[in-house]
Amino acid sequence: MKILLIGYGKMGQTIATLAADRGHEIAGIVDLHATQLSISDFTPEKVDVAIEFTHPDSAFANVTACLRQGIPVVCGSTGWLHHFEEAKQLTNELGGSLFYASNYSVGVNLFFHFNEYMAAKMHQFGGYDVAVREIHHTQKIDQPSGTALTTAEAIIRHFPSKTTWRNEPAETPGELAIISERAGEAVGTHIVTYSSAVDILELKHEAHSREGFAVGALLAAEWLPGRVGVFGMKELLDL
Ligand SMILES: NC(=O)C1=CN([C@@H]2O[C@H](COP(=O)(O)OP(=O)(O)OC[C@H]3O[C@@H](n4cnc5c(N)ncnc54)[C@H](OP(=O)(O)O)[C@@H]3O)[C@@H](O)[C@H]2O)C=CC1
Ligand SMILES: O=C(O)C1=N[C@H](C(=O)O)C[C@H](O)C1
Repeated sequence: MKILLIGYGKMGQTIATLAADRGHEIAGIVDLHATQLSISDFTPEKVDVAIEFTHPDSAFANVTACLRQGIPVVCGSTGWLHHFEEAKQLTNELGGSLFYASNYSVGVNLFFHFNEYMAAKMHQFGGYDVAVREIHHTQKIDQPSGTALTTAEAIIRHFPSKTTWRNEPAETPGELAIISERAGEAVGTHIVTYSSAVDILELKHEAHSREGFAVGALLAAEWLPGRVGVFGMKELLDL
């Protein structure tokens, strides 16, 4: 498969290494400083799929540029979901292919699955309060993390006594606290904690490296070409 990499930072470089191991060719790299190329230099004749990991402020423009070029795009950038409905609409208008996940790690997607089940079950039994905590490296730009937002939104859907989230300690019982910590080179840890007067139950995912995210993004890139519409890890992993 011929891959266009958009963003050649921590994720782009990890993906490039693992793509070669899986027999793929990096047919082009578009990056703010590392190369002079732009997405408009590429067409479906030159690349099969694009993988985008850049920045919250550039992701939407990069995704729309790929869609307009007719290139299926796997996007991993977080912090741009206020534009997601527009991206979906454009994908459908153009008959394009867009894959988005706030976290491509298979382990995190299992964590998402168990998070939904756990929220519903904990609410059924009652007596517990719930909070989300995420820990990332100090270069991370967006806060809360995309993964924490996906987690919180699912808790709000399945644990009806929480109706909204707050990126600070909760001030009212209806608020779900998302606590964000930035520490050194921490790759990404997410913890959901249920506390009652008598005990604590926790669901935790801790990434040891970026390899899990990169493998998931490559699985998505291998799966997407030939499919029309907007997809995510639930469809890919059949969760
Ligand atoms: N969904 C998932 O599984 C994961 C998502 N992420 C998300 O992916 C994004 C990137 O993460 P990461 O690789 O760690 O970040 P880095 O900062 O290490 O890399 C981002 C790269 O994108 C480049 N860039 C910035 N703007 C543009 C642009 N407009 N066009 C092309 N390239 C651009 C940067 O260039 P320069 O450095 O010169 O500014 C840099 O090389 C973040 O939003 C992060 O939250 C990260 C890990 C997993
Ligand atoms: O910026 C990162 O590094 C990460 N970002 C994603 C997020 O915001 O959830 C995924 C992962 O946690 C690493």
